[in-house]
Amino acid sequence: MSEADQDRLKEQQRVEQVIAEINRQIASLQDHVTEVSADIVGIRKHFWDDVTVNFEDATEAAETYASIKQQAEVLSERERVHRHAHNKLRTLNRLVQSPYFGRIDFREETEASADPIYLGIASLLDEREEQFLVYDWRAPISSLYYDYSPGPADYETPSGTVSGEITCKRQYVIRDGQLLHLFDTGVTIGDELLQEVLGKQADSQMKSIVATIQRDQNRIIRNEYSRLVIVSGAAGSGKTSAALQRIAYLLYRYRKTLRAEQIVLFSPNSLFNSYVSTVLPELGEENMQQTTFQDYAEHRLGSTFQLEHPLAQMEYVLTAMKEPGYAERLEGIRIKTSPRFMRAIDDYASLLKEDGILFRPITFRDRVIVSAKRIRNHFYSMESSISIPNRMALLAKWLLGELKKQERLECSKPWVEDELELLDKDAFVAVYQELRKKNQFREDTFNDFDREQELLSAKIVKKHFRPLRESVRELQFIDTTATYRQLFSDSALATTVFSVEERPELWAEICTQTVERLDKNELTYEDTPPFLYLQEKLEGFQTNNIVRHVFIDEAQDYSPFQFALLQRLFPRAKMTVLGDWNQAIYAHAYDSSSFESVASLYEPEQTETFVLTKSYRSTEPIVEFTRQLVKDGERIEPFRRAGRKPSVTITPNHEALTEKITAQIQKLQAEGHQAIAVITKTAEEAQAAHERLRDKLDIRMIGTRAIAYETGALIIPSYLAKGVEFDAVLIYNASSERYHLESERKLFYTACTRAMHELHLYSVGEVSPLLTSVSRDRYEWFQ
Ligand SMILES: Nc1ncnc2c1ncn2[C@@H]1O[C@H](COP(=O)(O)OP(=O)(O)OP(=O)(O)O)[C@@H](O)[C@H]1O
Repeated sequence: MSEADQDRLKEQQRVEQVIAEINRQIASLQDHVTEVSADIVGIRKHFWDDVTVNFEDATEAAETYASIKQQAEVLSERERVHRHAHNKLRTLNRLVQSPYFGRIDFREETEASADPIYLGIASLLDEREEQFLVYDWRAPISSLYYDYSPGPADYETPSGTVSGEITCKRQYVIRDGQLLHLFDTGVTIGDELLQEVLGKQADSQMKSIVATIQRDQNRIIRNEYSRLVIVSGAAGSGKTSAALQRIAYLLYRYRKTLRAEQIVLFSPNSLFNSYVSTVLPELGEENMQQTTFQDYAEHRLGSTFQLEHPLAQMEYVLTAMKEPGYAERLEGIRIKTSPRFMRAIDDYASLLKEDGILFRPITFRDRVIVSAKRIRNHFYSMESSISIPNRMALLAKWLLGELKKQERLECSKPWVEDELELLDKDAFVAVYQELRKKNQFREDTFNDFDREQELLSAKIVKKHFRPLRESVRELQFIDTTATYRQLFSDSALATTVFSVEERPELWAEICTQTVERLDKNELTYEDTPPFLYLQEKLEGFQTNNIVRHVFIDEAQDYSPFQFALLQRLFPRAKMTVLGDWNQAIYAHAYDSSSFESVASLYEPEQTETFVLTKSYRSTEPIVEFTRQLVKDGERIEPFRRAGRKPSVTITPNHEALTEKITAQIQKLQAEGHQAIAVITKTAEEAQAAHERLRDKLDIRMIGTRAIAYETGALIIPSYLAKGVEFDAVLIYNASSERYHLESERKLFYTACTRAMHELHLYSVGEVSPLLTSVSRDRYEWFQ
């Protein structure tokens, strides 16, 4: 037997030994779980048997309470043990399939020989709980595996740096208890293993990359000290993967203090939320909170406005070129999402300190009881050095006092008497008893009647004033909509907040459009963040002090306003911001190319920036094609994975296009590909494509309301395919008619980079001029 065979045999034997130990632990834990379950059922069933219930006097009641408490404590302790055992069992059941994926032999400086360290998704101790059979991939020592090739190496522990030497580094593929492959690896973690992982079929859910995390990704995952981590990375470079692994890492590293609900991930849309939702549970961790900026905006403004959805804005930008007012709207989007407009709102807020905030009057039964003018005067009578939100709080206090005065005056009004007559007997009895209790009845029955009436009237008025008090506490007397609208309706204001040379082009038209929308109670997607920003400037920032980590994926699509809002919303959180400027598909992001706006919110020494240039998703020929579509694309490095060259097929008309696409999908399916996406530019085009293709094939359409990706053949608009991937991508119509603007380049690039194994472009007539930047030898051409 060769040395290699002997080695492999030894490794297989170790796998078997570890699996036997896992099975032993599973069996023993299962017995334990059964026992504890029986205890819990027993305690629940006989809960009251051991409790003596007696409420006759205070002492008995206290004893009853103590015995219930004691029983409840026993129950909750058993439940806790059960939960813990159940979680451990789940982990062991995962480990038994594939107990570990890597090994390093590390010799500490002070030791004579090296110890093997095996890495898996969780730690496993031997029977006597003395030795680690498997180390959790997040343990300090495990970082050696990701950071070093054989040779000198060190790692950080809470008590300092440990130095030594790695004498062997190995990777395993173990499935269902069988050692399938074994590789000794060098500098990067196993190209072989990566080849195997990346060569697989796409899934409707994202997978964890724990066994093949690369060194530069590991630095992002394990960053602990920066307040702001910025990750700028090419399409398919593992930004989302690194973010999710980082969450798993943080949950492990701070397991005593950090809970999953203290981490929030902002995703581009709800579809993406479902796509990434299984990664953490697969690693044995609970999921973080997932949300979108739109969810937050709906929560804050949904009851005031009809909010435009970002996808609706996107569809408008891509389809409404011929509608009147299109150019003005586009310019409006550009301005309202710019750093310049944020400064304008800041300047406007400064002016509002002295004058200009608009208020709503407080009305009761169609009568103004505190006029807007009085509210305004009171507000501006306060010291202007006090911040606006603090003055608003004082104003609310004053208004509550005013309401109290009004309440008293109201008691003698005829409407109160009318309501008194309609009251039922129970209300009178209740007031009678209340007065008796207070000992306020005297001999004089005439007076008694008056007092009863007085108290009842006060109660009636108080009840009617309750919503008013509530609205004052919620600061509804501030008319933020009118104050925001004023910025667009008062032409003198624009002169104050924008200098002449800075005055945006088409400003007058933008103002007309904005005012029209606001008057219809509609808030466009581009107006939502500045509106929220102004609202916070007037009311004070709402803060969430529970969340400790905020992750923003696809961050290139966020405007400076959004970053500023999120930073203030989560003042105690560290931020991880991930994005790719080449995929900045929203109209507002066309001009930007860096994360300056978010970086400016933190001190430079609190910020660390990482750049990922290697693209793992697509085959080498696909990356070589897609990277030529964008500026600076030569910096994107493909991972060496072979595959077919992308193809471009020109068809004379839509019938021929349908035929070609149908044939291609059938061919791809016959070759075993599952996730095949026909990517259209817009939802409108997706609809048309679906109508043409659905009679020929089993193909589904993913619309803006879809909540989960499915495998199989599907049609999807480009902007919904963001962040996800497919085995094969067919670009529905890459013609010059569909993609001809420079502003569409990023959308086109985003669509093409969704392909893992195959990319095919189709065009009805002349192909898009965007393709001229790609060398002719990078794709096959069919006509
Ligand atoms: N270290 C790795 N090991 C194995 N697979 C990896 C690794 N890094 C990335 N991948 C794979 O590459 C693909 C792209 O990863 P991911 O979606 O995280 O990239 P991204 O940078 O967020 O992409 P995009 O910006 O295009 O949405 C995924 O299939 C992911 O599993």
